[in-house]
Amino acid sequence: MDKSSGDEIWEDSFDKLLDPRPQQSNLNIIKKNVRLSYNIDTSVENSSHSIKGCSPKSCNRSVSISTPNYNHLGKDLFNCGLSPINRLQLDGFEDTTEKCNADKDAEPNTKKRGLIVPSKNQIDTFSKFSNQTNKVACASNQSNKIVGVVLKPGKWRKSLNIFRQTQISVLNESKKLESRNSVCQDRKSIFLNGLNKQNVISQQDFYKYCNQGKPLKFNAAYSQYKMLKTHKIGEGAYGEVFRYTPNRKGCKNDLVLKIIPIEGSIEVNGEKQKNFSQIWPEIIITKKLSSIQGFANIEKVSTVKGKYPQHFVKLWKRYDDEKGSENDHPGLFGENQLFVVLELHFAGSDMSNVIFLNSEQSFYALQQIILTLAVGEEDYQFEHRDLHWGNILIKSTTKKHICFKFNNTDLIVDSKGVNITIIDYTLSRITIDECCYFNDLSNDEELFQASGDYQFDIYRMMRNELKNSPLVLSKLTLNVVVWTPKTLNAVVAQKQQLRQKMWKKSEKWYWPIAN
Ligand SMILES: Nc1ncnc2c1ncn2[C@@H]1O[C@H](COP(=O)(O)OP(=O)(O)OP(=O)(O)O)[C@@H](O)[C@H]1O
Repeated sequence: MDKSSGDEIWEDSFDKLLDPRPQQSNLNIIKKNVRLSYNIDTSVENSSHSIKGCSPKSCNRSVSISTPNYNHLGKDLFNCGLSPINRLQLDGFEDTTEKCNADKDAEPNTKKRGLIVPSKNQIDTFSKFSNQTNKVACASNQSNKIVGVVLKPGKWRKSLNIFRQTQISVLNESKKLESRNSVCQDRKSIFLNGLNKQNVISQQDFYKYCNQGKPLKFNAAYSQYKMLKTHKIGEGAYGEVFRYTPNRKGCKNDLVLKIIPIEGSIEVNGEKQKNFSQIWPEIIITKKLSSIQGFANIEKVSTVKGKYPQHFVKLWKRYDDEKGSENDHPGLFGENQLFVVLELHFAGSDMSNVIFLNSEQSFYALQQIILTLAVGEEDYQFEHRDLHWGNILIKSTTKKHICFKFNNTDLIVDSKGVNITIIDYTLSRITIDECCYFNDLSNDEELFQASGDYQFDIYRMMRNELKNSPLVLSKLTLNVVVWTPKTLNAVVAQKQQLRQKMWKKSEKWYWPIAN
């Protein structure tokens, strides 16, 4: 690729996706936050800065900018243009300006993160949909313009639960009960090996996998004396996440505990608790991907039993006071409650809370995301299937390079001071030794009902394209990257800035996935 190829070599599929969507471009908030270049050099050896959202340090300005160099990646290594599915579906996708305006109007009415309080019309529509889930499926096959609940991009499941808990009950308590449609109730975990389907895993098998004979005592296994500087850092629909420094020698990394209640009869955060079989794919996927650069690094998985320890309850309350929790108070769990605890390496802040120092840094973060997915797909036919920016964590690093191994080839990418990690494999699938682990999403109506961001249209597009068949979902090797307009626009905007700066500097630089 050389200079004489002209401007069009900078065009990639991302640009083309945005061209017909001026409304979505206008929605872009990050674009405004992207710094105009004052050329912070993010080469690690020169930098004494950090990204916002990780560990704040003072920013140094430098007059130089280092040049991305892709020679070592080899441009023919991947054959990965955008999947025909995206192309096909996006061409027929219609924008709804009304939807955008509705979002804008509704936003100030809510304090809850992620939730845009819908209009009465939308609530009625949602209630109707919830009661007639089959009709929703039909409707979504005919058109992409379903308006269920209007949500902000990112973690949609919890927002939907809050919506159910608050809005519907205000309008019509009986409707709420009727429309209750728990994901766990409906979504099956499937481990598919050739023609044998085995959908159940026994408690004993699960304990064996955790190297345990029976569940450990929660309070003893995670007593506060084993953990330093513990605090709650996040929450999901299925669990609480705490960060701590292990009180043992030789442990360099801060760890996080993802604590997920299972097998109990009480609903938590508006969801039925998962059972061992339902959580199994997530555990297998996390363990298997743990050794691949860019995926969450797991230390241990264990099963514990008992009341929520008091020190965690206190930290939960502190988080609730400071940030407001959307989850139920953990005091609700009794003596017999079981929990699965994932011990993971701390991997930073999610992308929605990070402002990149400059376009170059975001570019390299995207490179890491792409390579991580490429390796996961190549090694295990991995599909994330819910890759919004809340599921990409970013941490500052002093390493100059990040190394990937794709098909026995070493790929070295400049870090520019950031290390990315892809998390949350609740909807993912993986194939290990010809056994495919995944959740059957075809029954998960809620996943396909939300609107308010392009992210939610993607779920419907994928389902339409795959004819809602769990089997096809298990066989196709597609990595669905949910690039929301905001993420997409940010990348394009940052790339354009980079392009203006970089063009004169290098004849070799190009956007690698445009091939
Ligand atoms: N390894 C990690 N390092 C740092 N933070 C993490 C890590 N894993 C999870 N988190 C934080 O905890 C939050 C919840 O984690 P996660 O998305 O895995 O939970 P979940 O219950 O599966 O979520 P969902 O509601 O999408 O199903 C994340 O958004 C992130 O902020």
